Amino acid sequence: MIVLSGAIGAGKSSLAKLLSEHLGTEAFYEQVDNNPVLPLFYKDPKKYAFLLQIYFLNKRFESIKKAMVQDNNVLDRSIYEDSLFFHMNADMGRATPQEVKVYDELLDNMMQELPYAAAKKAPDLLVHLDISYDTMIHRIEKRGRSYEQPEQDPTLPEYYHQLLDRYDGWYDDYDYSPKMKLDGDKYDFVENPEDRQKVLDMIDEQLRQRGTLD
Ligand SMILES: Nc1ncnc2c1ncn2[C@@H]1O[C@H](COP(=O)(O)OP(=O)(O)OP(=O)(O)O)[C@@H](O)[C@H]1O
Ligand SMILES: Nc1nc(=O)c2ncn([C@H]3C[C@H](O)[C@@H](CO)O3)c2[nH]1
Repeated sequence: MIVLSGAIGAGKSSLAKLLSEHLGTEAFYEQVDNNPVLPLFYKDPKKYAFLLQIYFLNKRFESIKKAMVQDNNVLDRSIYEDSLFFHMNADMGRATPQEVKVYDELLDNMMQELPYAAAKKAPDLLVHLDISYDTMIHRIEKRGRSYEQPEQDPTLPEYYHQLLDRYDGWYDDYDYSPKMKLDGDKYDFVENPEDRQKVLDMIDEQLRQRGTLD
């Protein structure tokens, strides 16, 4: 299982599609446009942060169980990032310490239930898409989900800055599996075929080194 990571608009869904088509495997996407809680969360984060987190945790767990049956299936966000989001929101006062405790214990408990073989407790490879604040905003505007637009809510730019800051530390500390970082500002794998090939080659190389690609 290959897991992608990165902030909002980093290009995870786009890369998940490309990569799974390239490898002939299946992609599993985060529940966004059909997620009934996400717009509620952006409107009233304090009220809905915990519910949204449980929603994502449940869906993510379902995806992981399906994705892990075959080498090189692609997941468009890791379960570890859900926790990053929630702890950041909790630190902003949008969840109580008791909610955090329940979430952390539930996550731990669920992870122990994943029927991985001992050697497969984690992804085969984490591919992290690193983007700058300017790229993030540009992509959020390009994609156009209304509740994510900075002009909808003056607190969103600060939220996005904090998220990117946390992601830097998170990637450095991540040690559940082999990992690689791609410069998401530099490689336009959506529009530019040469960039696309370069990105796929870099990932193939890592997969060969890990023995999941011939
Ligand atoms: N490398 C790239 N170069 C140019 N445009 C890109 C790139 N990656 C993504 N985009 C564009 O940015 C927007 C967001 O991309 P995408 O939905 O793949 O991001 P994501 O990481 O899955 O976001 P989210 O976490 O919010 O679901 C889309 O409009 C996509 O076409
Ligand atoms: N609060 C919160 N917790 C999460 O675990 C989480 N995962 C994703 N998201 C938000 C970011 C994008 O708007 C949108 C798509 O990634 O969903 C989250 N928000």
